[in-house]
Amino acid sequence: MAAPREPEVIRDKAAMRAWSRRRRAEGKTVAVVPTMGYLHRGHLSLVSAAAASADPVAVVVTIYVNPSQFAPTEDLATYPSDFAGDLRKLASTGVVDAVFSPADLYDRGTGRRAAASGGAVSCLEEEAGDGHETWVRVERLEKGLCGASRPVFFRGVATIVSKLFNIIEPDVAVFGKKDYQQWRVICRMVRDLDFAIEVIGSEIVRETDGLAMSSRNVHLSREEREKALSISRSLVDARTAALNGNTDCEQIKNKIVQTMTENGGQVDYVEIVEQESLVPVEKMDGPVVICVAAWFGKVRLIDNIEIDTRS
Ligand SMILES: Nc1ncnc2c1ncn2[C@@H]1O[C@H](COP(=O)(O)OP(=O)(O)OP(=O)(O)O)[C@@H](O)[C@H]1O
Ligand SMILES: CC(C)(CO)[C@@H](O)C(=O)[O-]
Ligand code: BAL
Repeated sequence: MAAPREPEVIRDKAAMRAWSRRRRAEGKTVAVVPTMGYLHRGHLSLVSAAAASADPVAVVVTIYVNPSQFAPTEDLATYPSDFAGDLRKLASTGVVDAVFSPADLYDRGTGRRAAASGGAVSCLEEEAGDGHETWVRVERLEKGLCGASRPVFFRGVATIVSKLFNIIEPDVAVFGKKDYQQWRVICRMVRDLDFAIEVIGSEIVRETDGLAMSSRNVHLSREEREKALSISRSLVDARTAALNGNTDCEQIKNKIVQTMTENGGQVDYVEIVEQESLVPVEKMDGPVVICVAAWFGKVRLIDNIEIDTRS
């Protein structure tokens, strides 16, 4: 493991761009890990993937809770944060060169709507855009799964990730497969908009009992956390069943819904889709991924498992 090293903290986008360009001029590959902070080992695994992506490499972690991906009814106000703790964790890896954590990346405008909201908008609505009105949409991929219940989510993600890419100008960007649809949306955006960036999808990091690590887990009570283990357990059982020949998606989905519901979860969706296109399938006869989202208490958790019955 590398010796601990304090990353440089950058708040300003012009300074970030200049920093990145200097690293490129030195012959380094710039690798970025976009996050919303409150870091855990899942995030640190993305940092390791970024550090391993090239040599020499300059690793940038972004910490920014992007308001435009939260609908007004969602949890922007209670999203956890611990900037000092995040810096300590990143320093302990010894491989992070810079942390980009701007106060705000949106121009809130000066018009009537901006004044009425005091600039404290959770979701920057299209019609409120006297300061910001350009959005990136990945039109088909953004619609199903999480897109169905989080209507502004992928528009916000694709837009902020584009902004981060334009500011940092990275060669490599690392995303977690825990947010499977997000990773696919970004891959598609990079392809369609000709960003010269290699996107790495990094495997899900789990607690020893199987729960996928997530910043929002901190809001689970002990009891809710115990019940939420039904998510990863039902996914593992589904994979075992599929590898043993039960490839009927309807049956498998029903079983997962039943298991989570019996454990007090309120299921948002359970879908079995092709890994790249995210198109739903009826039989698991190629590379698929089972994606789930469910509420345990006030916390909406997502998880998934990749399955290829041919391998
Ligand atoms: N358990 C995990 N394993 C691998 N990657 C992860 C894991 N959790 C988060 N990531 C990745 O870290 C990046 C930043 O995610 P984010 O900061 O939203 O953390 P999070 O834990 O997913 O938070 P949330 O509770 O909002 O889902 C994303 O690319 C996400 O997929
Ligand atoms: C990619 C991201 C940093 C964009 O705000 C966020 O959606 C996340 O943390 O997964
Ligand atoms: N991990 C994706 C960020 C979000 O849920 O808002």
